[in-house]
Amino acid sequence: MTKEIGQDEIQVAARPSRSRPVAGKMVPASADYDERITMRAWETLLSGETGDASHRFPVRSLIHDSWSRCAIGGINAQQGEAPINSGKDEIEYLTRANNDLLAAARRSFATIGRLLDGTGAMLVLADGEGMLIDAIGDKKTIHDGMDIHLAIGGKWTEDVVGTNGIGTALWTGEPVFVHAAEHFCAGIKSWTCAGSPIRDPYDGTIIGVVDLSGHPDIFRPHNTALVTAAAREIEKALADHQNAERTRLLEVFIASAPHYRRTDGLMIVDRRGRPIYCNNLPDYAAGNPLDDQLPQGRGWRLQFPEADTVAALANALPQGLQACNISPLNLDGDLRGAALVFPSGRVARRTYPSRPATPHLAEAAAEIVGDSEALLAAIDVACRVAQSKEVTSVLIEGETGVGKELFARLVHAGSRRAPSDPFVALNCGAITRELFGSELFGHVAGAFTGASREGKPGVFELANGGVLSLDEIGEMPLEIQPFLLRVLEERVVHRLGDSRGRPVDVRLIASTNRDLKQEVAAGRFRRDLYYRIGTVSIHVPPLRERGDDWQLLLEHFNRKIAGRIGGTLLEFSDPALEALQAYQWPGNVRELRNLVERLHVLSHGNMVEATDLPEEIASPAKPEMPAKIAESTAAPIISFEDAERQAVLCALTAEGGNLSRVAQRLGISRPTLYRKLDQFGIRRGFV
Ligand SMILES: Nc1ncnc2c1ncn2[C@@H]1O[C@H](COP(=O)(O)OP(=O)(O)OP(=O)(O)O)[C@@H](O)[C@H]1O
Repeated sequence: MTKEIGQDEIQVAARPSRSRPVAGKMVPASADYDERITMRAWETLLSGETGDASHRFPVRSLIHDSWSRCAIGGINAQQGEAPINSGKDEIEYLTRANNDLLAAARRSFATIGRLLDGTGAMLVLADGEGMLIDAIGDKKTIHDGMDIHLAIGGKWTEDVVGTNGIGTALWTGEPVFVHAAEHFCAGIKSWTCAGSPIRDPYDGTIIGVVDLSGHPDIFRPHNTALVTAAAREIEKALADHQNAERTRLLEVFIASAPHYRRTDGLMIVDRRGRPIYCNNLPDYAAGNPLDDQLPQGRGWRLQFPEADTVAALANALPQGLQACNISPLNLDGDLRGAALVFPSGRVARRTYPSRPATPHLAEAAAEIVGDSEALLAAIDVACRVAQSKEVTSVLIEGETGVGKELFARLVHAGSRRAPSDPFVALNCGAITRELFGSELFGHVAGAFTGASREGKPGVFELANGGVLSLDEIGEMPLEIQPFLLRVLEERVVHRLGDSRGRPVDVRLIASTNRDLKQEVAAGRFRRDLYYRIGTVSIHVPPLRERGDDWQLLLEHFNRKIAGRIGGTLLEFSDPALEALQAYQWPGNVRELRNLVERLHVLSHGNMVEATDLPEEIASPAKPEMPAKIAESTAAPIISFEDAERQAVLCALTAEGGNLSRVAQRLGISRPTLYRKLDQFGIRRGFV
């Protein structure tokens, strides 16, 4: 397409000052080219007296169009050379960034380069930005090329140095030659060049140009064919390299994929985040918000993070794909790709009643596995609470091991105003009565025997501007509760022994596995405090109310633990699955996780039979038969409390007093264990 060029759109150029004398006699190059006519057309263009440019420029339309672009773009026609940045850092950067292209061109350049010595021609390689990254050929020509910065680090796009073999090939996407006076800038008119674009075999985008340059007398009509052949050879080498890399990445994945099943979806992406292998990707229903996250065509890319840790990679996953497992793939010690596994089943398909608005919130919500209605409703409330500025305290209720801590983290994730906002957690079940006040509110020097000499801030002060999580709030001694209420009401904290109040701006997340209403009724928890912290509450349902969530969790822990210990995935026989389904899970998710952990460590093969399961799961007591059991066994009937006490003592003996393992074995948290020890009068010294 031609465009009329106005006077004000061009820079007036005098005769080139730095140009070499253009070869007097034209090489019989092209019937369209005449040296004098071309120069006159160029001068006319620069003078602005073009009239109807398309008729009065006796130059090829390719050249005419390019000159028009140059004039409109304000390229200085007197320019004598291309810009260059040949600093060490820049060259290092270019070499690293174009590693694959340089490697693919190596063979062609070595072969052709050698043959060019003494011919007056040089072969150059430019990247997709027009930056020269390699040059080879006739020594004198390479030396002369430096005058115009036709050297590594030189930038040869049309928009900086006008019409030329590299820049114009990049612009048009076609093989081109630009001969002598056809160059736009005066300083380059003593050169001839033929350039051909190199396309990425992956998606056809132009990633470079191979160009043959020299003084005008090297012009031959077939120069363009030569560079085009070289470009094709480079593309072929690139394709071979990409295929080999794809195979190697797949091999690395297969060798390190214990948590992958044939029915899972799999996507392997290369170092640029481009999918190079996709299989069995989930076929999400139309309208599912995940639809737009999956590669529809070749344009989809994963934004690779700078760091190559699994956590950084997981963070790079777009919202909605958080539930897939991502792992880095290294070749020769370098991060060269990643594998995204979409677990078969429903884990990845979760939809929320209200979608988490921020990536932090979505990430924290994705940590909570399960898609039962009861669980999703709880997540929904948590997301709303997290995003509401009005709610200053929230109570998370639920039995032991249901995942209250994950919900606390979810609320915190949504509450964050800045990344540096503090999150301070205190487990009320793990603090002695005497230290409670000091832990919560801090103290001044000498406030009590054993107080630190400098004084100490409490958790309220430490959490100022952020979130304070008080776990097991039901364990808080009655006498401390009015002070907590006062801080929440007045938003001012007094350190023990200090009359000075310190303002605090804290969001409180309290959690409990007790029924606080009952605790209030029993006089163990203050009613006014309950109403203060329990206005907004999140009820985390126990596993028995979550339908098939146990299956998703079983799968989730199976993969997670297999990945962590480098083992293979466990398979479960039908009778084993039936037993797991029938079981009531008193310790909830924690108990389920501990079971999977134990099976991974203790199972002989990877098939879990019902007989591999603990006795209470494999053959649970049938509720309708207690009388018969009582008859058939001589065991005396004992109270629940005694049974619990016995269970704790047995576990202590079995685990040699290791409290973490005892808590795990009993399916309760450590604070709950401490409480039980206190309740049953078992001295901690016992352990
Ligand atoms: N929905 C879930 N998805 C994935 N992991 C879970 C889920 N729920 C719980 N877990 C895991 O189970 C374990 C117990 O959960 P958590 O500590 O949050 O329970 P809790 O309700 O706070 O228990 P407690 O009342 O005993 O303190 C943790 O390892 C947690 O990561």
